[in-house]
Amino acid sequence: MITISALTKRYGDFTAVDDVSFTARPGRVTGFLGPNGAGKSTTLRILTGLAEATSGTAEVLGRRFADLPNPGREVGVLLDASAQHAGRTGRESLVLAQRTLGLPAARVGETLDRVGLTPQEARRRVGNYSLGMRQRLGVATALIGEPQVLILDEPANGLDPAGIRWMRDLLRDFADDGGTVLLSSHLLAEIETIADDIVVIGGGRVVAGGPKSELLAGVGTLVRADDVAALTTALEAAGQTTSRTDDGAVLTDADLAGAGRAAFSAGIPVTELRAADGAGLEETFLALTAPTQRDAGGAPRPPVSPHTPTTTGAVA
Ligand SMILES: Nc1ncnc2c1ncn2[C@@H]1O[C@H](COP(=O)(O)OP(=O)(O)OP(=O)(O)O)[C@@H](O)[C@H]1O
Repeated sequence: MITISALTKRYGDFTAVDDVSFTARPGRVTGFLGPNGAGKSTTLRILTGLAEATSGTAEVLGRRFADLPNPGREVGVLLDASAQHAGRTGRESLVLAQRTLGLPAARVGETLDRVGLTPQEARRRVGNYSLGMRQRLGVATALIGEPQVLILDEPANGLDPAGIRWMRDLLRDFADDGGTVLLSSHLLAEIETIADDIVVIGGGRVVAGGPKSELLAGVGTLVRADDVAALTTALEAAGQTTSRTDDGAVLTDADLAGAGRAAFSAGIPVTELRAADGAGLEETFLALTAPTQRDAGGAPRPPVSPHTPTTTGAVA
């Protein structure tokens, strides 16, 4: 269990993390999602004892990280895969972790297997690793102590699609065994693939949070028609809020029946009608975090179904 309560971090006049609260629970993979500079890394650094909070608390297994009796055995952490010692081989890096934590020597080979690094790759220097291989080694270092909690900053960075699937399966198995996983990403697609619960952060504040299934269900309906302008007019005349996807479909905050009825009443032939799912979530994510997006590509569209920012930010 990870519990963040009213966490605030100021650097001078600048507030990097602003009253952030959420919970990551055992048995669940919690995605911490936000654009560059949103405050994810700062939150994770405080959670893992690398930075001091200005106010509020961040606890793992009911304690501040610094107060954990044996943090390496309780919490696996991967904050920066590129920070690993370039001159050591992958195996040497793991052996170091194994000895530091007082683990049996056999754990090194088992863990390398678990993250899909071959013995040959493990004999190569980390400086010659691809980013994806460093991520695997970083995950191995996090896992070797068989912790109950994993905290990973952008772990899918540099992984190819097969690597992302591997990561998803590994984290799924870890959570299914009762573990708690908190992973950050600025990429919605990664979080959407891997997480059960999602906490969205923008400008240092939690702007949405909850089970992924609820966030996906709450994003309305996607409707497509040849006459997009007429369709938009019909949906809006029925009191619906709409926005346009990049490929010309219309997103509405209405449910399937409401959207279908409005189009039918206006005599507009619909070529596609379905739950908005990822397309809607993408729009919502961009809109919720718009003030902090560096490259918004023009004014972001409003969310089709804004999620009420949670006052506690708790993942229900
Ligand atoms: N030591 C520091 N001094 C001043 N400002 C800082 C410091 N560390 C972080 N910040 C600022 O705090 C904000 C949040 O940064 P943070 O690294 O937590 O964002 P992030 O969500 O992890 O972004 P990214 O996805 O780019 O890693 C940024 O505006 C950053 O410039």
